[in-house]
Amino acid sequence: MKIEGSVVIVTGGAQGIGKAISKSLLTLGAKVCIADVNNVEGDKTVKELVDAYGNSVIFQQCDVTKDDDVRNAFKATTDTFGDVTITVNNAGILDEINFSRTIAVDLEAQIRCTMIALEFMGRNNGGKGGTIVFNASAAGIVPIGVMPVYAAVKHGLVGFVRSMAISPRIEDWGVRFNAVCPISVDTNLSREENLRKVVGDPVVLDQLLKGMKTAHSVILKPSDVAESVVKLIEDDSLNGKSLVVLEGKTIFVDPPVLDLQ
Ligand SMILES: NC(=O)c1ccc[n+]([C@@H]2O[C@H](COP(=O)([O-])OP(=O)(O)OC[C@H]3O[C@@H](n4cnc5c(N)ncnc54)[C@H](O)[C@@H]3O)[C@@H](O)[C@H]2O)c1
Ligand SMILES: CCCCC/C=C\C=C\[C@H](O)C/C=C\C/C=C\CCCC(=O)O
Repeated sequence: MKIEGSVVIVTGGAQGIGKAISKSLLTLGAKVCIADVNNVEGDKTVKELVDAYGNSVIFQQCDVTKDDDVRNAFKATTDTFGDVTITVNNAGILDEINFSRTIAVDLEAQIRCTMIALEFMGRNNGGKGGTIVFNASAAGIVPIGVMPVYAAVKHGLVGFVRSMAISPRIEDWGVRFNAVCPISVDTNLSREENLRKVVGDPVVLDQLLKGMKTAHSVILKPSDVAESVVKLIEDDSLNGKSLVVLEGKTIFVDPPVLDLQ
């Protein structure tokens, strides 16, 4: 679909990868609502983006674990810019200690945002249809021994995307679902200071920090992920796909489909 003139919500867009996605979409002519729980970073980012892109961007404080917040973000976006046609489910955390929170933010909330997005975007509900992109992770495709909870929720997210894409309601909604699955990206989430707080087991933490210093440990830029999100939005033939983002290349990974349905 064409990005120019589209109306987008980016969850977790105040910083990191979500901010880079918001910038790319604004550059391509979209109207963007950044929905993030962090109003300090959110206000700062929106000021910066308004300076560059004018009134095509708003900030809505939104905790994606709360139904009312998410619904209010969709309502504010629709009231300001018109029908939402693109949702980027990006907000996420990495916390192996408070694993319930990781499940709540990275999996349950992305499902919540999707269901509410369909209330606004679904053609069956008077919306215009469109597309929903999920920021999963390479940890949604391969096992990662140093962050099993994070890997579990990201695998769950990839399963959700693949399943929504073959829902019997897909034609009624007129919405496509795809996931971007990057390896490590240079953001607060992957910095040593954060990892020391969210990985409890010292042996695991030691291996994780050593692993990140090895020659083959690659750290992408947030803009590398934004490029792949743009590809998933623009190509209308893509539905239910997982696009792994590696250094200098991207690969669609389709786990095997067993004939069980
Ligand atoms: N950094 C990486 O290495 C990496 C790699 C692959 C995928 N990802 C995924 O990318 C996404 C973005 O992460 P990032 O690396 O940019 O991290 P980040 O910490 O820089 O940004 C995450 C953003 O999400 C927001 N957020 C957190 N909890 C929220 C909530 N409950 N409601 C609303 N907003 C909330 C934060 O305020 C922050 O602005 C996550 O889903 C993450 O799992 C990250
Ligand atoms: C090796 C772990 C690096 C950890 C960096 C911190 C947080 C990263 C979060 C990302 O979502 C991580 C995604 C995937 C991990 C990166 C590469 C895994 C490659 C595994 C493989 O080669 O099989």
